[in-house]
Amino acid sequence: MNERFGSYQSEIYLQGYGGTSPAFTTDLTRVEAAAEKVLEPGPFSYVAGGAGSGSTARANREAFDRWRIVPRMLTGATERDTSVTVLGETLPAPVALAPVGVQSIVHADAEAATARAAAGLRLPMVLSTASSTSIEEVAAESGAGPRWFQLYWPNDPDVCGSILARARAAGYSVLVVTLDTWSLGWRPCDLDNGYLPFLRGEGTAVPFSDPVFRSRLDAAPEDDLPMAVLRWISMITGTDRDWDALPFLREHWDGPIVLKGIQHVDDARRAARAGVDGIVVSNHGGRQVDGAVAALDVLPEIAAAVGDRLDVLFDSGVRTGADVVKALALGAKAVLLGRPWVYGLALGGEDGVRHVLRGLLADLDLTLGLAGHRSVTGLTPAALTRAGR
Ligand SMILES: Cc1cc2nc3c(=O)[nH]c(=O)nc-3n(C[C@H](O)[C@H](O)[C@H](O)COP(=O)(O)O)c2cc1C
Ligand SMILES: O=C(O)C(=O)c1ccccc1
Repeated sequence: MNERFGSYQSEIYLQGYGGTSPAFTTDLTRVEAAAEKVLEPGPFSYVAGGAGSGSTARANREAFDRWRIVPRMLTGATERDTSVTVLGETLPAPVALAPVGVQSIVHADAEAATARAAAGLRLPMVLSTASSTSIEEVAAESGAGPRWFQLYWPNDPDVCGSILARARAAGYSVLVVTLDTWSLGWRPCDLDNGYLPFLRGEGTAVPFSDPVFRSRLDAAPEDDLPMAVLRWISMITGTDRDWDALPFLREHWDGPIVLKGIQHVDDARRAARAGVDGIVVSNHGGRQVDGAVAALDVLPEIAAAVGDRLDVLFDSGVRTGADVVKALALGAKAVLLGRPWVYGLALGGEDGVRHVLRGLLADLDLTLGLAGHRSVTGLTPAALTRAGR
């Protein structure tokens, strides 16, 4: 039984009954509105925005609404177990922090604060290649928490190898390779605000602290920022890395490898054939292809096709405990959470991230139990029905 989350739930209720409110809302569908009040328009829109008209970001949420949980009674779910073993690690809950770059644009404590909050709850933080803080500095804040590293895959093998070696040396176990962002999508919000953080040198701490990357430059980033940024962008953009290049990553990584951004069942099968350990079914929170299918809508088919060969993870649109229950029932082993804790970071630094994560975990634990389930591993599509039936 999960003592920590159970007691947090009581703590929240006690606070409520005692007349004190949390620093900001416990409704993770409303935390965006709270963050908008404290952030400048550029950073806020960068985080909140989606590609194009925003139709995929909206579709991600609508897809969750089309599934309903059918609660069962008298199942003995007074005590729940939310733990799960994923990619060889046992986690207290099926939740990880999605890789999010450039966290310094929302809070000065950035990735260090996120790492401390995640580590305190023993949830994996997936550190982005586009971090505003170097790998080693974030690792130093991660304590006993699980460390996963997300790769934007540089086409220079020596630079790639150097970054992976640093991540391994800093204790990162799982490698998450993001495939869907070999160019940023068409994002009118950011274009209209004239706000593209990495063009200002934000989110470049990993390459700029890398000796091999620095050896590729004619002048140090401190002396010629635009040129260094351009060089880095040209390394991680483009789609010349293909399925045949995956063995390179195997050679340079001794832990589990996960491909992020899978949306078609044939790509999932290809990933399974390539022998990777996991995939993240994700459309990058609707930030890449406007009009792309809602991530939840492709999850059942993909989980059915490859779920017995690799670990299927999910992100894009998760906001509540019920959403986690739905994604797990439809075949995900665990979910990644994106924007909500970024808003938490904006609103309260480390405490804000913790508030968001603990709220989600308490909500998940309660929803699971009230729906009649004693563990997250027992969830199947039978826990759900289509809305309107
Ligand atoms: C501000 C921001 C920055 C992001 N940066 C990265 C990144 O560096 N690497 C990556 O793989 N995904 C990145 N993502 C995508 C997330 O990992 C995740 O797929 C997405 O946010 C999930 O959707 P959600 O926000 O609806 O939960 C970013 C998302 C946001 C909102
Ligand atoms: O904005 C994003 O979605 C993203 O993935 C990213 C890519 C490069 C730098 C910062 C964020």
